[in-house]
Amino acid sequence: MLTLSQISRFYGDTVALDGVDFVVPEDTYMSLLGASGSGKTTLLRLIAGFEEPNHGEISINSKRIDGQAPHLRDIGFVFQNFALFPHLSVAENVAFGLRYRAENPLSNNSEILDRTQEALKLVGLDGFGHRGVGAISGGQRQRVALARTLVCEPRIVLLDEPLGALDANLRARMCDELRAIRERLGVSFLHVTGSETEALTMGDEVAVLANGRITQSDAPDTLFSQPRTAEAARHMNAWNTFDGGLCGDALSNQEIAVRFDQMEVCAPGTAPQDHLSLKAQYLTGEFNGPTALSFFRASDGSLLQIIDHLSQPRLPDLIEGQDYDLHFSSNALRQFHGAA
Ligand SMILES: Nc1ncnc2c1ncn2[C@@H]1O[C@H](COP(=O)(O)OP(=O)(O)OP(=O)(O)O)[C@@H](O)[C@H]1O
Repeated sequence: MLTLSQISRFYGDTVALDGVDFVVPEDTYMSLLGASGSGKTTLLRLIAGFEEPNHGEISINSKRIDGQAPHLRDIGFVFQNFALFPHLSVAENVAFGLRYRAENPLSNNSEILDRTQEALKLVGLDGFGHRGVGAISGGQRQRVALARTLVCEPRIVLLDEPLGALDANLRARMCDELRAIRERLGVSFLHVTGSETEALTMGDEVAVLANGRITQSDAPDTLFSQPRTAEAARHMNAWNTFDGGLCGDALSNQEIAVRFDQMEVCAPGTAPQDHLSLKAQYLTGEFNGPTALSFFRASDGSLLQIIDHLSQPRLPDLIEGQDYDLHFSSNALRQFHGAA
């Protein structure tokens, strides 16, 4: 189990991480979701030992690892751009770590060959060892990078936006493969991404990094349907977050959230009595095939969305620039402390 306690990292006046508390349990696929610049890469670099925190402790199974040199931490790192050696073959790239690691390097060629073959087999690249890394596809390069990390049998594998360099089809396939490989190995993976879909698809658990802290860490379905903070709700890209005062005084000074699919629209003054409602101007619609999105602007400038699944169309024809009432049941509401 990897534990981070009160980790902070500053760069001059920039606070990249501000008291991060975070646990990656054993044998878990953990997603770390955060916007660009939220400190995801910094967090991985601190865990790997490429940088040290200004404050806080990092430990594995209760043993401190902060302050230890990276090669003594037993942590694998898969870089976003894969960082393969272009002049070496696939097998030589994978074997490199075994041959040249600082602790316990291997020199027995047949053992190196066996372990390299085993790692290539694990990632589905049996028979590709002799190829140059320039003569394989992007997805295969990704797998070489993974094999090169796994061959050294790390205690935990850190993956920095591992699917970012792949096209959409390949990304979907690699998602399945990464999960399957991790399950076979029983090692924890910490997968950093800016995509909520990727984080929710991949993770047994998903942690959200916002404002330099972990704002929530939960199972994907819990995080998606019960965000505990407005930041977590915003990261799901399925919730409208806005000032409760827009719905009347009872909710003023509270930030509230309502899911896109749990809000409805009607002509002004016709919202059901038992629903909460607010006024908003219709901006535009977006048709995405199975779903249609409608965008509104509330009186304080907040942008709100309603999603309509075309199997059950329920939206009336809306006129751009016209005011409507948006309404929802109080059961659909999540309330957070503090003003929006
Ligand atoms: N070496 C550095 N010197 C100064 N500021 C830095 C340094 N590294 C990171 N930062 C700052 O720290 C913050 C977090 O950066 P980081 O790269 O960890 O974010 P990220 O979430 O990985 O972003 P992205 O998804 O865009 O890669 C940013 O504001 C960044 O500008």
